[in-house]
Amino acid sequence: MTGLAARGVTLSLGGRRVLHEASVGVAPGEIVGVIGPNGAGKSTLLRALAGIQRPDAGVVMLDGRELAGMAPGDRARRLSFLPQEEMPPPPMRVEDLVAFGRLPHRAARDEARDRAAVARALGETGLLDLRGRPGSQLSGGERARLRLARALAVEAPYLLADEPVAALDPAHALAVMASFGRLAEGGRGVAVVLHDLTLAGRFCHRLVLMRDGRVAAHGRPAEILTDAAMRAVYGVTVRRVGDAVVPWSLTDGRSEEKQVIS
Ligand SMILES: Nc1ncnc2c1ncn2[C@@H]1O[C@H](COP(=O)(O)OP(=O)(O)OP(=O)(O)O)[C@@H](O)[C@H]1O
Repeated sequence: MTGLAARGVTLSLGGRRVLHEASVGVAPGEIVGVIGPNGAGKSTLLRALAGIQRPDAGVVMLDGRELAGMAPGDRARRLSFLPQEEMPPPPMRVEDLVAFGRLPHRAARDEARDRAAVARALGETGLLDLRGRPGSQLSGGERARLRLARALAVEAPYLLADEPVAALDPAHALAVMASFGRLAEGGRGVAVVLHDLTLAGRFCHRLVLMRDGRVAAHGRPAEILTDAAMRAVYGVTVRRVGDAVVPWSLTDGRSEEKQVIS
């Protein structure tokens, strides 16, 4: 069976259970958005799907095979993972840092293909003009695009991206989501953690709503981004501008917290 799927994944970190029987799938050709409040388990779910964190119970299946049984090199060519945070980049040229994304393919010794993949990734992330700059000199948003470019350069069938647009300005955020759309059109599967509900609703084919380490709901964006779900899971009311869902105010239950913050 093609696709990347977590089935009943339960996982504890530091003695705390942070994922409870989570079942989530990404099929070739679709973008699955993972949404939910801070600490809900989104990153942990993505790391489990990437094979970085091994479940205590349940399995992750990749195109019909158990991920845990795959050779690391094989897995690295099939799955590309973009972490939420990383150390600042070293003072190497941007294009050389992006080329690290080709490491899983080094045995193929196909330099022309590697160069083309790096050029495509730089183009998709708007980094062509910055390709000769040291990575250590980039701004926060430029570094985020560099990390994404390295993940794109792998050209893996599945991309798992943890908050790839959190640091980006609106134009770059839209460009990144559009590039995910092109990946999906080309038959790749994309799972992306997002806090921006408007982007999630607009670009994702399906949404997985996490809450307290569980999958609270999954389905088409219109089924998930309901007033009731946003109120129950985030404690916010929303307004709608066309198809866009805009978090508007804290619900009554959160007003105390709001006062503490302000
Ligand atoms: N190494 C760890 N040890 C113990 N608890 C951890 C560890 N890493 C994460 N957690 C906890 O696991 C829970 C889920 O964390 P996770 O990073 O998956 O959440 P998230 O939904 O991605 O949050 P955010 O939106 O803030 O990035 C949180 O309560 C977090 O405090």
